[in-house]
Amino acid sequence: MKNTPIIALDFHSAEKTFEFLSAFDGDVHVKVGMQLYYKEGPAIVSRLKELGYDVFLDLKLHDIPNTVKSAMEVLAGFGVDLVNVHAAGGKAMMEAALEGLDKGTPSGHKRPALIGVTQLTSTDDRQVREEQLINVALRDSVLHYAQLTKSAGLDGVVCSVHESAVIQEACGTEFLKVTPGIRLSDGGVHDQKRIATPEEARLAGSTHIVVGRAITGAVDPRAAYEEINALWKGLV
Ligand SMILES: O=C(O)c1cc(=O)[nH]c(=O)n1[C@@H]1O[C@H](COP(=O)(O)O)[C@@H](O)[C@H]1O
Repeated sequence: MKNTPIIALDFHSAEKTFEFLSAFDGDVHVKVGMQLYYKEGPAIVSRLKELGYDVFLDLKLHDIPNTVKSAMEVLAGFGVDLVNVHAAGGKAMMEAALEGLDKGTPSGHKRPALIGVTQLTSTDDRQVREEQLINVALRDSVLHYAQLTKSAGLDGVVCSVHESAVIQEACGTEFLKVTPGIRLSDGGVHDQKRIATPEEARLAGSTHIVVGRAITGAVDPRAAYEEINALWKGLV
């Protein structure tokens, strides 16, 4: 799996998506989230794979173990590179997700990597305390979910850049730290709470960055991508 920035294709149609991608060669890593998947279904995923894109299918499954296992068995057949579940679904659910993926991956193919979402990057300390009634700091809650995810045998987590270093220390460099909430220093925050720049992500030990609006909302998305990629790789 490439470690170039993962572009979040948060568009409402295949038409908009391919219009956007026409400015790029096929050598980028893309994310299909709920909006695009619910609109276009598995066909959009197959099309992107046929065109050679690395695909993160971000559906954040969270249900009883049996349901998640069956759903993952289906998703494994799509040939995507990366899928996710909510770590809050628990260890048994994450183990079931992995079992489903193993079962559904066609023989001779590589199983998609599986990561657990810890605390969404739109969450802050107050929400953890007052809405989730979790009596530890957000950072400790994220670390706890990362360790739970690792103990279930998953390949890594989704977290913010602010937790990448502590997760690297606890779970190792191989454990994926996929970090959304990426903004350029002069960019808008939108609905995100735990944001960071591409350089901060690199220095903190993130293994991947996920970038949506800083690229898709830019006047020149290709130039924004190149700038973010260069900052992420430490080339500027
Ligand atoms: O799993 C994700 O990709 C995800 C997890 C998370 O904690 N925060 C988060 O923003 N995301 C996704 O990452 C993308 C971020 O988009 P921007 O805020 O526009 O860069 C969106 O597609 C979100 O669905």
